[in-house]
Amino acid sequence: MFKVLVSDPISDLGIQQLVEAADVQVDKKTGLSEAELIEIIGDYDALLVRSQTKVTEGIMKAGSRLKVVGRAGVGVDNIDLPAATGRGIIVINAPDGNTITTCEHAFAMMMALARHIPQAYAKTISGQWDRKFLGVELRNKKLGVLGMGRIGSEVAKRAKAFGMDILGYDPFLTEERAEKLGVKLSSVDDIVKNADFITVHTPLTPETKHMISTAQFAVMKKGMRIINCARGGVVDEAALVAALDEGIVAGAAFDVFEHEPPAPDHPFLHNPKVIVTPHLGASTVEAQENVAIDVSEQVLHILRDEPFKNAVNMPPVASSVMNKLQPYFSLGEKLGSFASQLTAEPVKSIVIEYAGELSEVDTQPLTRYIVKGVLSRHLGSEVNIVNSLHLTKIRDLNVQVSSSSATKGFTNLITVTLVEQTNAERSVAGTLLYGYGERIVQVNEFPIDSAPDNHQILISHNDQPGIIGNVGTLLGRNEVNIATMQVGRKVVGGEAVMLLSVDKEVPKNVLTELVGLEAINSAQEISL
Ligand SMILES: NC(=O)c1ccc[n+]([C@@H]2O[C@H](COP(=O)([O-])OP(=O)(O)OC[C@H]3O[C@@H](n4cnc5c(N)ncnc54)[C@H](O)[C@@H]3O)[C@@H](O)[C@H]2O)c1
Ligand SMILES: O=C(O)CC[C@@H](O)C(=O)O
Repeated sequence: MFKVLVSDPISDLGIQQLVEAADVQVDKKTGLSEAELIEIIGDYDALLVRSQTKVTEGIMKAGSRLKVVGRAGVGVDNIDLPAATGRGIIVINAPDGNTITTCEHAFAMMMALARHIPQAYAKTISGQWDRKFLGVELRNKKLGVLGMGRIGSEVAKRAKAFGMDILGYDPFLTEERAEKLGVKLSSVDDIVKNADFITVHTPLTPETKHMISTAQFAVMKKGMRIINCARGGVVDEAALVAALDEGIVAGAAFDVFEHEPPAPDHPFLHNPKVIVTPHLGASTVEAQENVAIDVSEQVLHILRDEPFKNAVNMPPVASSVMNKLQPYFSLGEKLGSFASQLTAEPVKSIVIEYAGELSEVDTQPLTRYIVKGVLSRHLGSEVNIVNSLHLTKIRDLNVQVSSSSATKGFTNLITVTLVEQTNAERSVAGTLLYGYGERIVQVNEFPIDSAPDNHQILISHNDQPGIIGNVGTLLGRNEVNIATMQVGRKVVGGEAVMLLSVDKEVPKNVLTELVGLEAINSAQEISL
């Protein structure tokens, strides 16, 4: 008998198939503390959660029988994924079931914000007939949508029906797709400066954390309004409070908070211009049924050792293929991530070329790692090697894979090229050198030889004497220790690149100072 623990409020109808399964026993115990969960989890084969239960390493460590954690929803930021992977626990989610519901919540928040509905309701039921609440129409207003994935795209569709002009930004939004959705493809800057309403629909990643902060509020249209039904922290809460006080922002509607639940003295809870809901974006009967049905179905498959989908951390790779390709997985993912950090515009194609011994094996699993590396920078922890190719399809992102005999002298060579919507190409190539490990051997058209590293600086410069010394002196002065330094050029005196590995994260001001040096054209941190 398999034992399943449901530790958050999950739709009864949704988990009916689990309850009715003859080989499964379901226990519902909600509101438990971490310590209480640790005490009982050892009895269970599966754990079903929404967003309240924080599935920590401690819980998984105590879950000696735990085979699967099912998340009835999209975000898996309440589950320690590395810990689950390390313990061989499969994590699955239900990415599609609450899209419409959350989109409708964001829309409800936008309308409530535009017409002061919560404030007017509170006054009216307190016995005051106060008709001073003057709203604004949505018609002809500019709506900026940051994050045009599942939910953002649905919000855009509905906003069109309200006569709004939609400005959309997403690192994977191409001109073609934007046109299909009736959205004006814009930059974050355009949106921040021109939108009357901004709604965010991105995951919380290092890149999206505080993507709307003091600098962005400073240039916004006076009287704009902002909505966050995605994740707390995408909008900097402290900066928003200041922008509300300064009259830049006329109103904000938030379903999510940097810390949930927010403390009783959280400024949002005491500001008449802010309306809030307690993370209710996915809370409809329909969505809760959908996500619970999806996740229950997959949990049953996993418990019964049947094929399953929506795994967030589990590779479907046969062991014979795995043995051959495994040494390349980490290199492939790093090359994908490196290439994505070279791009400046939305990407329309990922072109992967395998040469040498790699051209003789089925490289599909490796392709998944490379694509994961490309997507993870913007899609965060939701991307895994099971869903990476699927995620490119739903974004009309073309993936081309080819084999080649052009090894450039290496036993194996992987080249990853990202084609931007302007047709500009950014590429990086790497090889696995037996005895020496992973090497980056080409960046764009420049040959180079460097081990991929967590903190690297890529500098584009003119090939002339003194550059290396100037860079070394500047980094030294800023206490950035150089571990390795490689330069590559095509012709003497022409354009060149320098790739340095350094011991710590490079402060932004140091990158700015580097660009100020003579003959340096650009400098960026590459973090792998
Ligand atoms: N409030 C709720 O209850 C609730 C319910 C469901 C989903 N969510 C959250 O909503 C968010 C969106 O969900 P989804 O299903 O649409 O996800 P999705 O993966 O389909 O879309 C997210 C999009 O954000 C884009 N993105 C990443 N970094 C970006 C950046 N720097 N700038 C602009 N765009 C960027 C990605 O490319 C992607 O297309 C997630 O954070 C999810 O957890 C909240
Ligand atoms: O479970 C919930 O209610 C929240 C769901 C939502 O945040 C998600 O990411 O799917």
